[in-house]
Amino acid sequence: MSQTFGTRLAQAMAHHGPLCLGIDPHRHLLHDWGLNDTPAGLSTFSKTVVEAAAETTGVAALKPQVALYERFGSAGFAVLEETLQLAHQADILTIADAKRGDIGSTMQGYAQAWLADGSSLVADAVTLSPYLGYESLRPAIDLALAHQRGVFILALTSNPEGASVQHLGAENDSVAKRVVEAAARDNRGDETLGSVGLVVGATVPAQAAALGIDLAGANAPILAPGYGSQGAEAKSIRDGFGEAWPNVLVNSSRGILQHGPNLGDLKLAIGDARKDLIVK
Ligand SMILES: O=c1ccn([C@@H]2O[C@H](COP(=O)(O)O)[C@@H](O)[C@H]2O)c(=O)[nH]1
Repeated sequence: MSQTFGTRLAQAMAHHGPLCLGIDPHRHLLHDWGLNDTPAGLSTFSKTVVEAAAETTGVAALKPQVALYERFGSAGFAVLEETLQLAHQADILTIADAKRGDIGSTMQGYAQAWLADGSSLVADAVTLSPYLGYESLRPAIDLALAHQRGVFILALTSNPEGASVQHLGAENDSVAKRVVEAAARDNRGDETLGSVGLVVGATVPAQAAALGIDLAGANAPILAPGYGSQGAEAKSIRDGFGEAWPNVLVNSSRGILQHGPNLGDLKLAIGDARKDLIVK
């Protein structure tokens, strides 16, 4: 890969729009699709989602939810490896939603798993949790940047419980603000979109403004889950992110996946979400 993750993501978003399709093989979705809640069911489900994304314009990135593969142990990880490879072959960017975070010395292991060339689990980017300290993530950030890959660091998550940690701090100096400022430092100097991304829930962009956080100034791709099933609507997402909106990659998982298993219906749902997000 000759271009940075941020550049590749910006190009994908320019072509496809701001939608990230989450691959979340929940037990209830497998059941609704007429599949067994087994690694074989997981594999059919994941292949269908990648196929739908590959056959339509509208998916800038795919985000497999690692937890929902991990529940099957090594057999689930094998399906995840296969899914990531299929997405790479279809030339679709992947974000492994693993939310990893550890002390620096062991963080290296997670970095190798998700971001090193040759790893069977390698993705274009991985989600990271900074609650052991932003700098504890340095091995993953450095490896991602060295290999033209990216990271998305949790700043303001979409769930209501996140505020109890992320909003803490003195006025105008919250935990979330420190995370965003640290990512901004890592993206400084990038001529296009940076590769150190942030996770800010589509349900909570107004909180960023209330906490005095300059999301646009971070030059970070912003992964925004919460559209659809968690209740965030397109207009409120666009308005809420304001100047940062061009950098926002909006995730929808269940909201689109509930339209399966028919490939045509999934593609229509992707097209509808894309239009909803980009039409003002
Ligand atoms: O703050 C966050 C961070 C990650 N997620 C993940 O995104 C998807 C959302 O799925 P929906 O079905 O569209 O609600 C899921 O994998 C979450 O773990 C998030 O929701 N919020």
